[in-house]
Amino acid sequence: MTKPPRQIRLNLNLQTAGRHDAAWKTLPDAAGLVTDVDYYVRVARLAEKGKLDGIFFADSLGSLSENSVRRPWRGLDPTVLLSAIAQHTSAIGLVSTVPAIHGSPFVTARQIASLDHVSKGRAAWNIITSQNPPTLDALGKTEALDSETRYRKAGEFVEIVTGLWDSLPQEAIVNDPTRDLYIDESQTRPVEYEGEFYSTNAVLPLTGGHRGRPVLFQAGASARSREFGATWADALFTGQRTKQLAQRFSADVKGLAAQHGRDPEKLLVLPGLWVIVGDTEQAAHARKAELDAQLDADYLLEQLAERLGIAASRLVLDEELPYDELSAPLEDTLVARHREQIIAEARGRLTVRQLLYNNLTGGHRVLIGTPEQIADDIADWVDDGASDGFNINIDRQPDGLESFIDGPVAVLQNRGRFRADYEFETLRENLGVA
Ligand SMILES: Cc1cc2nc3c(=O)[nH]c(=O)nc-3n(C[C@H](O)[C@H](O)[C@H](O)COP(=O)(O)O)c2cc1C
Repeated sequence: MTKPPRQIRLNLNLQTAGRHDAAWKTLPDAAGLVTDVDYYVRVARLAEKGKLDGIFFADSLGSLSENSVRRPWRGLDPTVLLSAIAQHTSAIGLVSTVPAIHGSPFVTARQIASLDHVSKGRAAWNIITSQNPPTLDALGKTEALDSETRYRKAGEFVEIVTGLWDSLPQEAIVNDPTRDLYIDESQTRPVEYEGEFYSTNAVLPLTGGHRGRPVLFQAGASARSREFGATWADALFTGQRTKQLAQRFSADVKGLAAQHGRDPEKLLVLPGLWVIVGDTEQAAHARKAELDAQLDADYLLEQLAERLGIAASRLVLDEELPYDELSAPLEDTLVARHREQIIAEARGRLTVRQLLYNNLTGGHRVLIGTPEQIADDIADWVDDGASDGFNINIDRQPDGLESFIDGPVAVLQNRGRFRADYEFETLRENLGVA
């Protein structure tokens, strides 16, 4: 018997006005957008109409960044916002980004478990380990940790959070009015933890989730990050700009998961993908060109140079990248990976000018085309072991999201590659990582 084709996983990576840096400029008034809960609820309901797996909110814990002064960016605490969205949706997953090296594991355990309860099993925690200057400044920290120390610290954080989620098992809630006994403490599993960075002695005063633990996502780029993700995560959010690099990444992390005794099928790889949909290829390109025309090309050139780790003066607009100057080793793993991905995508194909409009600031692959072309590409990556699906970025919401749902999603549904309806109550079950 032949195996049915793999089901594709699709999240919406919900950004303020959308992934395109100029999207907000085309709105009548974006002044209140960052804090407009009604807008986010509207977009979330639309994503649920398309039966997407989850809504994913990236987040930056920190002071104003370059991004947030140049356009409406992040603002609302994602866990609070998702709790509001939970009340207006019934099936879609809710993925909140919270750091694992700042703050308190106890507070995070309670927050995410609370989101899981108020959403009846739809919460996920996206674990991040960033320590960029706006974060360090805001938190009054002067020094960044080296990679090894950072992941040791994050490992302690996650161990405590997951331990706390298991600390009050359902069976410990004996609920016995005749004995004035609600919780039988002998059945709890207190977390007594004395680590290098964190310590706690606690039982979480609520069960760790509506039906089992919330889902764990993780976002990182380095080899150390892959090891960490393969240990802890159910799904990895990653930037992969070519199929070949994505295949390598997937094989690597799934291999690591197997080494840890895990089922590699239960570690999902979900690269970011920015889609621009049109009825014809020409219409899709025209839509993008219209938005691109409102971008600041000088700024983008600086961004490209930064991502490549060279001076902007070394880049010539209508020529290819100076590849011979791009081979020196780089210390910063994120820049090194950006450089590797940009080179793999651009060599022999794109000039510097073309690269500028290729989602530099978001880092994710751009796919422009008709519903069929986009559906084909998505299925092709999944069939060829490059990913299990995608974290979808939309150029501008809500109209770009409508086109994605009515277009590529509908095509994939018709082909039996994407759900026609939610099958289960919890995100963990719907994602196939139960
Ligand atoms: C696809 C992707 C998404 C990320 N999303 C966020 C985010 O929303 N907020 C954040 O502060 N850091 C984010 N990060 C940063 C990572 O958590 C991490 O700090 C960074 O990749 C550096 O760690 P590494 O060198 O181990 O990869 C993201 C990284 C990747 C690769």
